[in-house]
Amino acid sequence: MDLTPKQIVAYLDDYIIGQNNAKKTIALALRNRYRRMKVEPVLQEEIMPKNILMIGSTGIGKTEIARRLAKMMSLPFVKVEASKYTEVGFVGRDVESMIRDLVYESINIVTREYEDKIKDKIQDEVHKKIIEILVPPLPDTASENAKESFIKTYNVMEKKLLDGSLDDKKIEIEVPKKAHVEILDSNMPMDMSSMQESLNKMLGGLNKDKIKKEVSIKDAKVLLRDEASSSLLDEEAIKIEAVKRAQNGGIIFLDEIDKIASGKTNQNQDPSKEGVQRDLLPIVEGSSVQTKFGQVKTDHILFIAAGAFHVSKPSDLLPELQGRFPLRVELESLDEEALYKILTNTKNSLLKQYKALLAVEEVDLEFDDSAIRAFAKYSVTANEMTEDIGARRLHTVIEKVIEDISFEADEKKGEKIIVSKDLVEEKLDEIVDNEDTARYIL
Ligand SMILES: Nc1ncnc2c1ncn2[C@@H]1O[C@H](COP(=O)(O)OP(=O)(O)OP(=O)(O)O)[C@@H](O)[C@H]1O
Repeated sequence: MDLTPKQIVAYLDDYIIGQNNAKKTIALALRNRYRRMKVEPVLQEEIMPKNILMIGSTGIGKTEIARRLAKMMSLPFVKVEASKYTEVGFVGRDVESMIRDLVYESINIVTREYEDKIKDKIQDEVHKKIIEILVPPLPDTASENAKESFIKTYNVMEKKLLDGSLDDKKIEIEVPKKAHVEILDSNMPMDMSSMQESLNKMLGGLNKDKIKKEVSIKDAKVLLRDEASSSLLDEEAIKIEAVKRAQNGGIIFLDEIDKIASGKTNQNQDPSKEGVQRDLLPIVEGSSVQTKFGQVKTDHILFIAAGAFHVSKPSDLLPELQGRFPLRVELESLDEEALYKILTNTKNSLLKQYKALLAVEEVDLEFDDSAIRAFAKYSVTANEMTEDIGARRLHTVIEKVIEDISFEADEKKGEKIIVSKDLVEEKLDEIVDNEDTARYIL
């Protein structure tokens, strides 16, 4: 996408407050990638991306900046905690799994785009299948009259399927026999879930048995859609495009990089940390990783490393790794004004989300400006009293104030509820008076 750095920053400004240096740096890194694609191929291979190191405490927008951009530009994005590779029991320290996860992401994005391009065709195919069940097709020997009336019925049915008037009617359809095994739980790390996914796909491929199932037409549309889409999509083309996009547009966010920094002289020294850095090095420097969808070259993937660096320093990383993250940006902590702006000046802000949720119950939720300022103030206090978790604190603070309103919302249909400063104080004063309560509740 050919957005200029200024346009990228302007887009980010709608979602993220402050952090201008970080926004600029990442906008430039992405623009440079675009520029590289326009350069003649021989030179293209020579131009390496400049990876970014973001320094700043938790919850201040580091991930959010990268994730938002990736989403807006339809680029595959993966976040991994670098420290997880040092955990005891992490078999083989398989750092390459991040590349495999990136390709999975890319496959998902590209598949959705391809599906979108042929969505009308997919819908026609689904409708055709449903109509075949409702009105069995005529034999070739049918009379002209019969054929004519069949076409009429077909068109009427298609219209009804489109407007949803048949949605509640039940039909019997054939669906693949469930070849799904839960081998691992849902809390497993992403690379494990990819493993589960590929296993399921494999089993699905082996097991082509189908069973008949009675479902509503509404559900049938969804169930048949997957089948129609996989029969119409060009899987090879998707694979090729997805690998290309991961290679040239992928972003890998390496969080908690400071936790694997292990200086030769500081108390942080730990051979397993250095081992992880050594394993990361070839991936960040550029190598080929074998994935289910083919070889992926990592040379042009953009790596964004992030960490608070409270204990260690970037200079505690292996020199080769430091050299691979030449763009350094420090992000500022969020003060009261920044937190207030996060609530009032961002698209899809938390307050808008709460308002929308309660609107479902037909409750009109309003926040006084002084109440919003109070949310920001109490968040800063709680961050100072306990642990600074940045903007994440807003969630717990607001949740505590809204809790009761939210619980009773179904009894308040049609009412307007105004959250005032008094209410915020009433709910929070007692909690912040006591450090222990604050630690557990906020
Ligand atoms: N500057 C900001 N502007 C708007 N929202 C923010 C900002 N900083 C944080 N947030 C909100 O807080 C949440 C957490 O922020 P984010 O995921 O970026 O943390 P982080 O800095 O990457 O920390 P960590 O490394 O611990 O994940 C985001 O989902 C976002 O909603």
